[in-house]
Amino acid sequence: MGGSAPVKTFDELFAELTDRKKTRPEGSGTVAALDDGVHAQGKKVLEEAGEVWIAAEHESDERLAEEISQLLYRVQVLMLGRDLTLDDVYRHL
Ligand SMILES: N=c1c2ncn([C@@H]3O[C@H](COP(=O)(O)OP(=O)(O)OP(=O)(O)O)[C@@H](O)[C@H]3O)c2ncn1[C@@H]1O[C@H](COP(=O)(O)O)[C@@H](O)[C@H]1O
Repeated sequence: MGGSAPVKTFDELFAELTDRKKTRPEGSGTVAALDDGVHAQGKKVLEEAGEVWIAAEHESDERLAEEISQLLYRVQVLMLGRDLTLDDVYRHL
């Protein structure tokens, strides 16, 4: 997470991961995570959620923000694993 790196939003990341799923570029960790299936994707969500909890109690704001970004990524992978769209989720907000 560089301070001057361009900011990516939740929706932009989801569009990027959707494209990875469609085009399946070689070397993509997302493609590998999608191929691992929903059980593994769910475990990653739980693992990252735990790391967010620990960071919130014991680590810096920067580390917490990083863990939260990884949780958001893992949630998006799970959404794609189950073919959910952003609208499927947003309609419940
Ligand atoms: N935002 C993320 C992102 N956040 C977390 N991760 C993955 O999740 C890992 C960290 O979570 P873990 O704690 O599970 O890591 P780990 O167990 O040490 O590593 P793994 O064995 O799971 O890789 C990172 O090493 C990445 O592999 C991400 N992987 C990709 N992205 C973004 O997704 C987009 C597509 O990426 P690719 O599919 O790799 O092209 C790009 O914009 C990336 O920046």
